[in-house]
Amino acid sequence: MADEANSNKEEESQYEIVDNLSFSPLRLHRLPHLTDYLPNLQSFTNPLENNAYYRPFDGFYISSHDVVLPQVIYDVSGTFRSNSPPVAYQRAGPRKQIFFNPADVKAAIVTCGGLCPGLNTVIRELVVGLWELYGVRQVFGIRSGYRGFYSADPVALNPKMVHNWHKRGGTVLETSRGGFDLAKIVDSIQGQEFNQVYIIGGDGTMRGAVKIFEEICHRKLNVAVAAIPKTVDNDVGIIDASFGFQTAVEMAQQAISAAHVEAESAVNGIGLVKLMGRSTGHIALYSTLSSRDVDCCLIPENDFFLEGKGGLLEFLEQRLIDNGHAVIVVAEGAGQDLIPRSEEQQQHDESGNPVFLDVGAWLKSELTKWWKRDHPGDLFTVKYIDPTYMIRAVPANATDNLYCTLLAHSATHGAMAGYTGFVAARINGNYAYVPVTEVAQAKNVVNTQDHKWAWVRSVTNQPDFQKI
Ligand SMILES: Nc1ncnc2c1ncn2[C@@H]1O[C@H](COP(=O)(O)OP(=O)(O)O)[C@@H](O)[C@H]1O
Ligand SMILES: O=P(O)(O)OC[C@H]1O[C@](O)(COP(=O)(O)O)[C@@H](O)[C@@H]1O
Ligand SMILES: [Mg+2]
Repeated sequence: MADEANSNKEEESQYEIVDNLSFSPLRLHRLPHLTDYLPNLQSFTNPLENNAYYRPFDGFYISSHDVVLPQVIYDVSGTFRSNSPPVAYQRAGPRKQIFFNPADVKAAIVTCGGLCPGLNTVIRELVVGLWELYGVRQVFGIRSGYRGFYSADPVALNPKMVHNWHKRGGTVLETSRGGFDLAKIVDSIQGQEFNQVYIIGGDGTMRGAVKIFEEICHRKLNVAVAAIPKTVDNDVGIIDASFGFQTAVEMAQQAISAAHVEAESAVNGIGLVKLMGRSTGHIALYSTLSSRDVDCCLIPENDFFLEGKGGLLEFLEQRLIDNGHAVIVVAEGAGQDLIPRSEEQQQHDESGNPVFLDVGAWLKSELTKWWKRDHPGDLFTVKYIDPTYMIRAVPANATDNLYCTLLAHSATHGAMAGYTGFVAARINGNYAYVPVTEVAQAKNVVNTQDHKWAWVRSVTNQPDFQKI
């Protein structure tokens, strides 16, 4: 007894009891399910039950009681104690009861929007997951994005056909922007008797997926809609960074290193690298932090200016005096308000996204003019590198490939379980199902008030570009 009391005391001394945070109740997001409007849908035992490789153990199946919390950081002082309970999402994974007979499943997979490393891996793993884990034999690829539902024949896919797709960049199914015709798409899903639709794409694609899901609900079709977010720009909220993002940042290092070498090897050399990031500067930010060769990082979330006190030119002048060279990384969406645009220049792409002017080319020209004006006769060079498509048109690295695999399998488990209108998402390293309606609205921009942006500024020592 004395021993037990001592050990309890010892254990207690290792912990401080904090009771300022309440985790109960949680606000568990309701996930749409096919039985919401098809209450008599038959359920089946998960075939993994009889799969020689898996031999389900206790805790193998995920139940609706398993949740993932997006918020994992708290101030335990209670200062910021919130009255609203934390939100939670259903944890992803195999369910014991499924709502599709695998023999009756006819799945469609579509990729939409711009490229992102790992697209082919997701397709591959959807095919392999459906085929090997559930015994589904009818899996089809939709060609060229949303428009492919109504304008092209689907391609029958099988594990043999896709076996090496994870080693290929791009999307073998092809992709496109625009072409979203809701009635034609849902008519095609209904007409071709697809009952699981897997949609891989970015923020625009997610907005389309919501409409498809809603129309399918409206028509009360036995069709599960599962989405997997893909965004090289990392502009989709709720999820951890998209698959392929890490690969893209890694690829960007080569361009930054080359810019650095060019700048260092010239007299008054500037290396300028433009990276993707339409309205968010995540790639530029992460590439800057991981490279450490960057003197200035320009992103759409933080306006900048050229001339005058606290401007870019004053900063570069000093860097050239101090170091003899400088490297600038600019996200494609930065500085758009500064660049003169003619009336006839295209404003939007087929999906309605803004079309940007080349901030890199404009900066190069402005820097060259500045130097000629202020330092006539002195040597100066700007080497502009635009690796735009090189960072996204590559196969995913090993970590991203694994990530794609887990997302695809999560999506497969969710659809087989009868969930619909959901996104397979990694949240704080765990896999969860999030209503697509939520993901479609959640934007992820760089927060210039947080530690990460402060860290960029401390690494580069660049100005904050606040006009004095
Ligand atoms: N608000 C929307 N409603 C329906 N479909 C949309 C919407 N926005 C974009 N889409 C469609 O989603 C697809 C991909 O969108 P896009 O913006 O090009 O790429 P991403 O999904 O990567 O952001 C396109 O076919 C586009 O027409
Ligand atoms: O030339 P494209 O194919 O339209 O792609 C360029 C755009 O694609 C992006 O990578 C992002 O596209 P998504 O919206 O498809 O994710 C942007 O950074 C870039 O502006
Ligand atoms: Mg987008």
